[in-house]
Amino acid sequence: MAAHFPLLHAPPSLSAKTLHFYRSKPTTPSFSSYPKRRKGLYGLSTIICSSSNGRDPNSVDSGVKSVEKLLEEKRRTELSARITSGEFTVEQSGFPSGAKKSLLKLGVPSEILEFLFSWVDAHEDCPKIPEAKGAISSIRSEAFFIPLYELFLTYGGVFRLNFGPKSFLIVSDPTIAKHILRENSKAYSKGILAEILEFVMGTGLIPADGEVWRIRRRTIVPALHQKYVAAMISLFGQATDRLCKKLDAAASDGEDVEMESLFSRLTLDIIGKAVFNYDFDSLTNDTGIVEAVYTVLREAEDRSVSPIPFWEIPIWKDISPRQKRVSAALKLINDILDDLIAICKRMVDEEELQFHEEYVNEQDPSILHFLLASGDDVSSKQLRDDLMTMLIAGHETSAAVLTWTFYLLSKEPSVVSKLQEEVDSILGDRFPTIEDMKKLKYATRVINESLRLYPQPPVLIRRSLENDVLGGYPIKRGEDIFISVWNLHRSPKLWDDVEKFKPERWPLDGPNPNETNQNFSYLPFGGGPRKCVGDMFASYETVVALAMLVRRFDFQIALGAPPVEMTTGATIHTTEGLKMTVTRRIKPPIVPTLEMPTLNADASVNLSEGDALLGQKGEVSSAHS
Ligand code: HEM
Repeated sequence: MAAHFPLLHAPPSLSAKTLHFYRSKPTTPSFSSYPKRRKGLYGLSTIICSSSNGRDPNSVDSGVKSVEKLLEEKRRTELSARITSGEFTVEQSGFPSGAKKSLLKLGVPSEILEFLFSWVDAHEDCPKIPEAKGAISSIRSEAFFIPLYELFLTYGGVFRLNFGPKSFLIVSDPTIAKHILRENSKAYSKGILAEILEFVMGTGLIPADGEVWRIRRRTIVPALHQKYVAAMISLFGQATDRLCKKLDAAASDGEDVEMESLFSRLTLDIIGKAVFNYDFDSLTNDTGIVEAVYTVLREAEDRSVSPIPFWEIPIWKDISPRQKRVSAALKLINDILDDLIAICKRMVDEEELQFHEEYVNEQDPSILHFLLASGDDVSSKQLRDDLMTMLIAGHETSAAVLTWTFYLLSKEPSVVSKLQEEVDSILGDRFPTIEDMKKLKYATRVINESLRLYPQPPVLIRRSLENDVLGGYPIKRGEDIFISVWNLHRSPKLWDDVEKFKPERWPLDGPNPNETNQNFSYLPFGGGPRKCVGDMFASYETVVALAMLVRRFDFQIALGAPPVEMTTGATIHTTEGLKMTVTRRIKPPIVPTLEMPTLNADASVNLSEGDALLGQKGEVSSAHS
């Protein structure tokens, strides 16, 4: 999902028209199985965890690792050889490329051909973008961004991928990504992504384009001001504490836990409170509303990868039981949002508080409250679209980041030791505060590095609104483009030891890595005017959860757990969950009962340092211009 959603950030309908032959049609998993996935539409890529439970990393683990490495290398070599042989290369019609292919087939080394034909190519009227074709039958079982990576290694930073009548430009070059996302961003829209997400997000900030996007962005960004984000730290702490209590019970009972599903519930509880002051309490209950949210989320994901846009068939939604369930779920959520908007309007009417730039209502510090208090003159439908967008954008992404962080940590005990040492010395047994965010430097680097290896979403989607030139190649209006963040973050040209989980690659005393200081080689939150509005929120949220969890528990992959494999949904999911054994490190701390929401943000705290640590807001202000 190239979106928060594959969509969000999700690869759009790599549908029948596009990548449909990668996989068969999906089925919607039942809520009870959420978030366990079928081996996804785009298939899966196997990252097998050690089943040694990580208990003896030096023996079994290292043996498994080297076997995995050998298999992976063998697979890579075979695939690269096939790609290089031209199996995936589209025949160019002109003489030079035809002759080049024939000579290649006769065994003339490609280096010699490149040299001989560089002169001819230079005199062709306009350069032709490298092309690959989509009959990638033998690698159809992979998560879709994996074959894109192999093709990138052969075809370079920009190439065209053809699927029958449909084609996509795949961009994996930082300069071209910067051009599309920042320098010429006005010439690109969200394209397929907007079409797929329309049913759930309407004209919310993620799918919106043009004037609607400009106005809504200008209204929403101020709501995530520094005092608001600081106030959220206590919410993150309280929600994580609820998760700790669950884990504590599991540790006492000796039960293994499925962490992906728990992280999904943790971040749902947080985002509901943070965006519209609603307590889903999904860590404790499976209420109808929680089920409705997951029904809608799964539908959005499935649409993004469905071979046929069945939802466009006019009577389909009236006769398909699944579509009826989706409509009912949407209605339930919309009704609740309408009620919350009405309640909040009454609160705002009654309150005396003067609205100002860093306005936060102590009883209800939500984004909704800020928007209504600011006098945002907008229809309830638009407001609902925006709230729904932020709910989805801020839920799955953070859950996926935590899931893959804990997976990575399970393979690197030395990183865990360093992390626990830092957390023990800085936090002790108390809840994190805004000041701690600046001090938890190694924890922040762990999240930075996890986002490099597992960017959420792995692909950003755009469509060109006018003719342009990308990497020297002219492209036409209406091109669908995938910017592969996965490829950028794993490019051997840009990174040493690309596959190694190494938080140390980011110096502790250096700036927090972002798209600007890494010159678009690193795009954890996108870049340009459409950069994530929740970057600082999400960074603090994941650091708080990580710190509190590793402070209290040790986590290991459960004995006999299914291998941890990737599939693409809205973000990168596991196919069968992340089953872990949790062991208590210390007794649960005695903490005072805190009223929710609690606003203990200290306005005197200067966030500018934290801002430098956690992300650059330059993009946000540029979006206002
Ligand atoms: C770790 C968690 C998160 C990650 C990795 C993430 C990542 C991203 C990325 C990569 C984009 C750019 C998409 C594009 O250019 O197509 C984006 C956009 C966006 N994100 Fe996030 N995000 C996260 C959390 C959040 C949260 C917590 C919120 C809300 C509170 C949020 C709200 C949004 C919105 C509204 C946009 C669209 C902005 C626009 O188009 O103007 N995100 N996010």
